[in-house]
Amino acid sequence: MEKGLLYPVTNQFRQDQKLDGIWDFKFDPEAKGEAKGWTTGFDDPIKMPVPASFNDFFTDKDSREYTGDFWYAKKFFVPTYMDGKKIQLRFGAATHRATVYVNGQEIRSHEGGFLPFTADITDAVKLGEENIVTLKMNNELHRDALPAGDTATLKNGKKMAKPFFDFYNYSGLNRSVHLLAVPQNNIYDYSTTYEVSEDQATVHYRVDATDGKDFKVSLSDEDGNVVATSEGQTGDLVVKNPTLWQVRDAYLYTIKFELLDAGKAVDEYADEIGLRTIEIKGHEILVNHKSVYLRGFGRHEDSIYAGRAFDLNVERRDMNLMKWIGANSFRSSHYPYDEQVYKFADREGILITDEVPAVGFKMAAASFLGGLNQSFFDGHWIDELYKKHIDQVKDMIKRDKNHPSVLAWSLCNEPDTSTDSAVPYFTKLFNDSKDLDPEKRPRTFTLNEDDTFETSKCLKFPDFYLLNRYPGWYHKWGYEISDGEAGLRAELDEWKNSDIDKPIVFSEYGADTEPGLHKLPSIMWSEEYQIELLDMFDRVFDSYDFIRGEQPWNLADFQTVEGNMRVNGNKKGIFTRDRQPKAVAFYLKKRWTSLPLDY
Ligand SMILES: CCC[C@@H]1NC[C@@H](O)[C@H](O)[C@H]1C(=O)O
Repeated sequence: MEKGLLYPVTNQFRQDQKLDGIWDFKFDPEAKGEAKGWTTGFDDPIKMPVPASFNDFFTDKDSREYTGDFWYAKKFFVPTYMDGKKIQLRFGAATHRATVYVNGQEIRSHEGGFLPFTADITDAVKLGEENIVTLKMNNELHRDALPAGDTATLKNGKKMAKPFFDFYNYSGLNRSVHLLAVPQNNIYDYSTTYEVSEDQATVHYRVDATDGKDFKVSLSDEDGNVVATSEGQTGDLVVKNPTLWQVRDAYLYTIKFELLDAGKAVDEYADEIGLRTIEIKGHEILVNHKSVYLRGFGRHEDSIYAGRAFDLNVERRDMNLMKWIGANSFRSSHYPYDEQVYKFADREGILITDEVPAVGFKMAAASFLGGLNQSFFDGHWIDELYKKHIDQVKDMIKRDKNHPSVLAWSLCNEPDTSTDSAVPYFTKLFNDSKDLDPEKRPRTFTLNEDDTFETSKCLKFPDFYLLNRYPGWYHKWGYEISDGEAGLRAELDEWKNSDIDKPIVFSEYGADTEPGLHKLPSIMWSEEYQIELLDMFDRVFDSYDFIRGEQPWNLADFQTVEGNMRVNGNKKGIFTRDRQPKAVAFYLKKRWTSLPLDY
């Protein structure tokens, strides 16, 4: 678990320099890089862009599909003005694991390919000179790691990733690398909670520094006017006649913390926050005490060329697509996204269900991806897996807790909850995570087809339900879709007639659709069928008032492993992988824009 995960800033006390660009890269199939001295660099490097996944740049299958150890290296200069500071390297995402060396000195290792970590290199760097950072990385999949899968060894000795999940195992330095210089005594974390009413908002804050509890705190509006001040490690900032952060109508204040030593400022950290509250009341999801109906998508960080790399250009396009279609939310399926995604959503007033990469915890559903037909939670790997799982839940919440856009935490995607062995795992997970978020936002996980009202043994844990349902695609498909609708209604009637009074959000439903394939009457894979399927779901959604959200799968087509059920990836996108609309996009736009924006 990381001590602090504040997003890098430059100010009068701090320096943030990105090391993005071309790095040296080399595969290490024999895992002998250390023995060969690669910790201080290596010859015959491949010139590799960062941030980027390495996979899709190559023209040979062995390189695209490479699984095992691989290395990055980059020379960087540390200016003398950083002398006296704590000097750090911050990696936005190293997928899936990394060991960091600076000038040949091992600094630290990190497990988990979708959350940042910081390496303190103060004692390893040479000031006023060129230094070299190298990373030994590895992208193998294991049942006791997130995301879950296996790594097979083929008869030719090459390793092959066998994911228990439906997205490509893109690997590499997928997000930016920062060279940071911060004061020795520095602010490393803060949190806020809110009380809001028409004429007043109160921000309860807490701020932590490595040494000292003497702080000055201010809150400014979007015009730079200071609207409230406070002092001390904890306190309240009271705002009269506030402009609240609303769904699709965002307003961001700037909170600024100054750390004082003997009355003199020695560090400062400023960030944008939104004054809003999140609640679950009965079967309603409330933002600022007002019921919200979620319209949006499951997504992926996925694009042509750079794979899983964060790309500001793609994110700008995706945000515009979501605004165009009338969406107000998305799930960060199936892993925490780059921090800049949450900043975009903060600015656009879009709600995020933030999901940790606990995906593939279900052998049966992974069967067409190479899993086994048994209960995942009966496995011998569970104890080791849990340590990594809760560690990444802690870091996800620590990193993302101050974003107004974060609505809820999804602690797992489609786990196998239909067996008794899942219960102790989820009991521990929900107990260990209940106090991590100062705002106590709702916690949930998605329930797959097999985990229904009848069969799931873990329905007591979620604060609201995320249902992934695929009648019309994975069962009762084509002309049989009417039976699919009947089955869906039958399950929802069970929820309706039960004593459960919590919101249900449909977090996945949809049909693979080949853009340009038209058929009258429809046929599966045609654009017409995708519309018919969503129209069936919408008829059902409109029949139950406890359904408080619809998020079809997926915003865009995305890459998966190759297989006889995938046509160059998953084609359930409402938009194509290059972000152009399928016919269903216009159907959804008509439905969603007919609802008030903040409905
Ligand atoms: C029945 C499980 C559906 C599955 N749910 C998880 C997503 O990551 C997949 O892409 C989606 C699919 O197969 O389309």
